[in-house]
Amino acid sequence: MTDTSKTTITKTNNNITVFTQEFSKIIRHYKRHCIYIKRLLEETDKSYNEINDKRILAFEKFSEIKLSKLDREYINNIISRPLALIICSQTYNGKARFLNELLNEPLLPESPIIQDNDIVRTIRIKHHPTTGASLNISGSFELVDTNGVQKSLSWSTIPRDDIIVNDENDFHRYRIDEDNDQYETPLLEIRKPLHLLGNYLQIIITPSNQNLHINQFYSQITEEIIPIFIYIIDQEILSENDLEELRSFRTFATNEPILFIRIDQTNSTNNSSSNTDETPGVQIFRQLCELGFLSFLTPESCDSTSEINSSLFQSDMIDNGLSNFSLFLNYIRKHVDRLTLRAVNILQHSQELCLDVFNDSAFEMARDMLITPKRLSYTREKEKDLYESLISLTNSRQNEIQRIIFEAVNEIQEMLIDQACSLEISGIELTDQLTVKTARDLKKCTSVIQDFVLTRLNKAIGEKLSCSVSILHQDYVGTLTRCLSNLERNQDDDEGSASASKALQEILQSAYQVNISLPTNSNLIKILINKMKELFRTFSWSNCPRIDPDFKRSVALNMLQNISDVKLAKSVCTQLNDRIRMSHDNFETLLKQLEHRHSDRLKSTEDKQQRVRKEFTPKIARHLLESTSLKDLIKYGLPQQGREVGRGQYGVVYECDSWANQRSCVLKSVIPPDDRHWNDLALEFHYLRRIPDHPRIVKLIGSVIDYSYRDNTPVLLVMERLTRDLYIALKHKLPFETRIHIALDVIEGLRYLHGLGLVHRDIKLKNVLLDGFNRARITDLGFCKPEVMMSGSLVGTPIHMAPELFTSKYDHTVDVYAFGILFWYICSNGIKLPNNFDVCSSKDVLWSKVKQGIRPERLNNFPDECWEIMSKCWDPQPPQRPYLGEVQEKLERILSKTNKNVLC
Ligand SMILES: Nc1ncnc2c1ncn2[C@@H]1O[C@H](COP(=O)(O)OP(=O)(O)OP(=O)(O)O)[C@@H](O)[C@H]1O
Repeated sequence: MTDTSKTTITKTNNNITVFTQEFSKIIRHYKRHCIYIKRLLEETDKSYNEINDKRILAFEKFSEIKLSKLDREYINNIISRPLALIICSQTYNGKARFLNELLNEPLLPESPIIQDNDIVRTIRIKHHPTTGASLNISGSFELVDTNGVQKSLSWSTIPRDDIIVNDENDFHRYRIDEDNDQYETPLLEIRKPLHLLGNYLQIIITPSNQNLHINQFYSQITEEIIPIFIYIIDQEILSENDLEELRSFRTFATNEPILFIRIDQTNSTNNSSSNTDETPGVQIFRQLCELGFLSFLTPESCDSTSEINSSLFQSDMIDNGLSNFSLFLNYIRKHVDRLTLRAVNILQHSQELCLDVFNDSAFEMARDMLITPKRLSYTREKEKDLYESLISLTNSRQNEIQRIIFEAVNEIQEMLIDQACSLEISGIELTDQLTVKTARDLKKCTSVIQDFVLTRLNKAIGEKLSCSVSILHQDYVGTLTRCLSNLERNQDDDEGSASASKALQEILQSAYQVNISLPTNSNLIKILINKMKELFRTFSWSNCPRIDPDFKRSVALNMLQNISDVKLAKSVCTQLNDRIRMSHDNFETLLKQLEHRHSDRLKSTEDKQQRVRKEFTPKIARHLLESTSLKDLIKYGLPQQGREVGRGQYGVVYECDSWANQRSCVLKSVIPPDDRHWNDLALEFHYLRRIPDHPRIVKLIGSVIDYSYRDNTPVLLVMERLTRDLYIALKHKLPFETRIHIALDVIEGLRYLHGLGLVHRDIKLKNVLLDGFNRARITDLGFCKPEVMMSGSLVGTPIHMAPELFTSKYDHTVDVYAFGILFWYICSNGIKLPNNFDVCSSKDVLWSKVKQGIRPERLNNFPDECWEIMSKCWDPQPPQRPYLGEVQEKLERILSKTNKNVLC
């Protein structure tokens, strides 16, 4: 049940004005929140459209962040439809009594004018400057002049005849469900000046005793409004009919909560059918728990982690509702807040997702820009190695190839000659003595035997050569192919370039698979045959030889004996060389094309990355700041500004006693002067909010944008309150041990941030805050960003800025540098500038000195270990700076040494 701790507003007393004011305030706030939501939706949509138009994200990624149809519908309904209190009850009189009490006027006739079994039509009540009434069927107005309403506009209570359905005679009945014999009767719409309702709220009184299924009624009335269901209980117990109606409500309006209001019974006759000893309120509470509307558990014990889940909209019950309207107001406030919170949650969720997608894609783009050039140069290098190895192989191994040819000839010689002896020569006419008749035939016989021998020979030589080079190329081709296919994948959807990469792979394969294709390579065979033929041109024949096995043997033998291994080897090598060279040239041309394409693509990737980082991330972060702040405003209202605590460059910090259930906070009020500052603030807020709580980082409690100012809208960041900053603490001096503890705390906080991929970029005395025990926390994450999102801008506080910050290329080690300077102050136990910096007349002089290697001087009281830490931290070379883990270990050693000394 609703808590009763709030101040009670009793409607029967003279504080009706307070009630009206409170009620109107709730509705006004709700409406204002709806207007903010509308603006936020429009702005988010505008940014999303730009992201889509400029193809900043791939289609699938964009679909992920877009609002779903259902979510959009929900938000659109919230921002465009009026609220309506839907008043239901066990009896007509229950509704009438509640409404009259709520409006503080007898608008609806009560018992005995209306009897419990009268059929009463649906009544809609709206605020309007002039009084009027009409009958209305499913949204279409139908002015009816039959009954009293139109005739006497001066009534204060609606005449009985106008709200009663004269069953048989009511010609405005429409059958809406043939099967269940259900009718829709015209709704009575009452318009009159009702300031309690204003323009954004209406009241609908549900019909009584009509054969209208609640489901049917629900879908008719909820089409144009946002409903708030109120169920008046004016009997001792819920009857079977009531239970049935509520059960069916539960099944079709699963997520709609109901506020049950128990009021005194109209007639005091005890009509309870129950025979338990429980008081009526308890019985009804039990019945509602059984129906699933209420729970024996306290609301706090229910899971309330996801506000997006509308099933968490809880029903509630108020006892004695007519005498305690403050509980009613509380419920309405909570209910409308949940409605708007859900809408803001939807937007916030989508914006957060969008920023996550941006972060991932910025990371992917950075990786692509780093790796692709490396892949290209690797490909170039490896192909060059392969090319050179193969060329040198073919040159240096001419002897080996010669030996291979020699071996191949020897190995197959005998078998080849035997096969040649039995070779059938077709298409030649021989004499009885097996001699040829013409010189042409003799030539043909010789040629057939020669071709036979050559083909076999080539095959044997090819196979041997193939084995000799395959080992070499396998290693290279595999890696190169993988590298190329990666390059090809990076070509995105650019068809032309993808096929170039494919062509490149093909060239690579064919160039270095020359040995494999050798046996079937027609060019090479032809050359070998011609070579052979040349060798055989000197061969002379005796007159008309017999084309018998001896002849065939001698032709084959002669051929084999006259083969010159040297010449053949030379020819093979030349062929291989030519082919490899040609493929290499092709490869180079295509690789150049590929490089060009990649360089164009990477340029556009870089543009995209810049836009994501500099334009769209801040834009969406700003929408997100607005939705998160709106959520906090709805939930906790505006924080109360207390005494001023301090001032920074960008805002004033005030005390704030409590806000969002947190005691002791500070309120940093920042008025961003322009879009750039707005964006910076939004980004700070975004990254800060995502950092899980850590004892070494100042906790951000929430934020609110105070829209009550027309221009110069202040953004109020609410944070936990600490005691003082390190600047003030050192001004008043601290013991050595405390200071080392503080240094360790800062290191711990920095390690935590770096572990999350974030760089703080503004470590300085004023950004280290101390609690009552002098334990430190890092604050002011205004420049804190993920490394991939940093665009190399020059940020920070001059004396703490590492020299590479001026080169636009830097990383998390700028925080190590800044810690070095901070540690100098910690060791100096004061706030006086190092002399070496103090002598600089301006920021520019200081920076130029820092670039030349000037650093703070060593003071007399610096122990060696401490000096060593700071000197290493501010090393001009970022990679030379120590890991923070090492610094931590060293500080811990210093601390334990100090403790021992103290003990001694
Ligand atoms: N959470 C806090 N608790 C207590 N005091 C705080 C807190 N945050 C800030 N302060 C005080 O308010 C002062 C101003 O803080 P703010 O963050 O606005 O500026 P800054 O860090 O000094 O300078 P800058 O504007 O350059 O970041 C701080 O120096 C500190 O003394």
